[in-house]
Amino acid sequence: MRLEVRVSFAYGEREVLKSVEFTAEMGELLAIIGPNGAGKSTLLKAMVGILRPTGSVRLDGRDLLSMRPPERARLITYVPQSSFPEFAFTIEEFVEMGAYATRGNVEAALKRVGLWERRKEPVTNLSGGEYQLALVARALAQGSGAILLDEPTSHLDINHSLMVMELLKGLKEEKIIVAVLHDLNLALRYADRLVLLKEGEKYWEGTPEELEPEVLEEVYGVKARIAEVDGHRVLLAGI
Ligand SMILES: Nc1ncnc2c1ncn2[C@@H]1O[C@H](COP(=O)(O)OP(=O)(O)OP(=O)(O)O)[C@@H](O)[C@H]1O
Repeated sequence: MRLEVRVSFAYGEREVLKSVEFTAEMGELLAIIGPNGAGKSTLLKAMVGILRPTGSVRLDGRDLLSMRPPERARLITYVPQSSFPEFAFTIEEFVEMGAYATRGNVEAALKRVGLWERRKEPVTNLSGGEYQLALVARALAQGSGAILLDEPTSHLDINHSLMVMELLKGLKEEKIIVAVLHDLNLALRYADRLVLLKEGEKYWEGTPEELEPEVLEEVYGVKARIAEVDGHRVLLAGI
C-alpha cells in the first residue's frame, strides 16, 4: 500500500502548506517533524479532508480528497492530538465509538494495546499515556489501511512514549503509519523516514541516518549535535 501526497492549503489569505509532496509506504513509519507553526497538524488535517486542500492524496492510486467523507473514512483514520474525554464512557464503548468499528476489531484493538482486561472501566480512569493507547485502539478498530497520528506521545513520560512508539512500530507492517513527532530523538529512533517541514514547505526528507545536524540548525535555529550511542543516533540540542 502506498499513500502519495501533494497538497497546498491556505487559511484565508495565509498560505500554510506550499506544495508539500511525499510518499508513505506500508512497512515504514513516516514521521513529520518541524518547528511550532511549520504546518504539521494542518498537513494531517488536509490529508484526511478535515481541511480542504488543493492537490491530491492518493491511496494506491485512488484520490481520497475527491471521495465522500464516509468512503474516505474507511480508508484512512486520523488520531488528533490527545484531549481528555469529558464523558464517562467505558474504555470499550470509547473504542467502539468510531463509525466503522466492528465487534471483532474492537476486541483485537483492545488486546493489541493491552486494555482488554480493563475494558469495562470508565475511560476517565485512564492515565494520559493509557488514554493515548485507547486513542490508537479506536483508530485500529476502524480497520482502515492508513493511520495518521498528531503527536501521539505529547504529554507522555518516556516509558509511555516508548510504549506508543513500539506499538506503532509493530503496526507498520500492516498499515501505513504517519505520525507528527515533536520529540526528535523518538523520530530518529523509530521513524524509517522523516519529512521535515519549515514554514509550510518540505525543507528536507530522508532517513534518520541521513539527517545532518546542520539541517536541524537551519530549521530550528539552535545548535545541534548528533552523537551515536550503541548504534543509535541521539540528538543533543543547544550545546
Ligand atoms: N484555524 C486556523 N486559522 C488560521 N491560521 C491557522 C489556523 N490553524 C493554524 N493556523 C496557522 O497555520 C500555521 C501552521 O499551524 P499548524 O498547527 O499546522 O502547525 P504545527 O506545525 O502543527 O505547529 P505545532 O508544532 O505548534 O503544533 C501556523 O502559523 C498557525 O498559526
